[in-house]
Amino acid sequence: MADSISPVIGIIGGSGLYNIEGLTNTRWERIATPWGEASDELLFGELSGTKVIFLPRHGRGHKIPPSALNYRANIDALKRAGVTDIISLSAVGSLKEELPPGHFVIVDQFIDRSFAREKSFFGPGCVAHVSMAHPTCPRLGDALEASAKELGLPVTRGGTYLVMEGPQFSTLAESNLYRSWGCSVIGMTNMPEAKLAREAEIDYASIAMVTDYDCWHEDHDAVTVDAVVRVLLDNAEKARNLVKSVLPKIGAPRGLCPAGCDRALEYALITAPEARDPAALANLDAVAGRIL
Ligand SMILES: CSC[C@H]1O[C@H](OP(=O)(O)O)[C@H](O)[C@@H]1O
Ligand SMILES: Nc1ncnc2[nH]cnc12
Repeated sequence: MADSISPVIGIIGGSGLYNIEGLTNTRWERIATPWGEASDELLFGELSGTKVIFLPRHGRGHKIPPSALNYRANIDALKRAGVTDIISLSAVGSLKEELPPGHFVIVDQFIDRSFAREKSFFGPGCVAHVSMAHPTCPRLGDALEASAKELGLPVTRGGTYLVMEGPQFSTLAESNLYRSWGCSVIGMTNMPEAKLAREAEIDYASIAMVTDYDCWHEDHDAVTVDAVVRVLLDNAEKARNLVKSVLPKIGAPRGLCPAGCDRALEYALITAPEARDPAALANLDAVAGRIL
């Protein structure tokens, strides 16, 4: 693996973030993948000399619900397009008093309660187990924290994102259960996105932008889409500024990721070379081509 990496930054835009302004040399291009269709075409562009590739997670116009997203196609398409680092932007509900609507959380842990999604690029014919102990990249987290502070955004470094299946919001009993587990925020999309980014050896960071107090807070109404959208527009503007500010910090040529995010597959494959299924391997050309 080359020791000098010229970063290509993938931005995954969540609810309310269907485009990214200020890029130059832009083009929307559909990338075919062995896993089916990504949510939309990818927007290729540049910002302050850094290559950026944007994907609206739910497609332009927000057409795809969390359970129907083709997470594998999204991550494969970004990998195929050359992405080395992903900044994932998401709307979330808050599970803590001190994280009010408008607050940003640089997530560092997840609890994955989703159950109706394809969660791995690997399977019969080519089995792999990557580490998810530390699912986000501290190097990207450092840069995001510095930028958020420079911009004066209300930000918390670290927090656990509970991934629910949805599309319905949680019951009060569920919301209180997740609070008792110490979770910070709740959303429907960061898993299996983060798992697949790890399998694809792409450094991953998640900014969770609080839109509501879910349904547990006695002084706030239970979450509705209407309430989420009202806060979302303001959050989206702050998120665009954050992206503009962070790109110069993470866009310069760099060495390998100190946390090893970009080498996650090095010790993960367990299927003996002679037992590997050629059809399974063919699908892994982008994700695992480096080690196969
Ligand atoms: C519109 S509220 C529920 C919706 O918003 C979040 O999506 P994303 O993570 O893409 O911003 C949440 O996970 C739900 O999908
Ligand atoms: N309360 C909530 N639960 C799940 N996903 C959300 N996205 C935004 N708010 C949410």
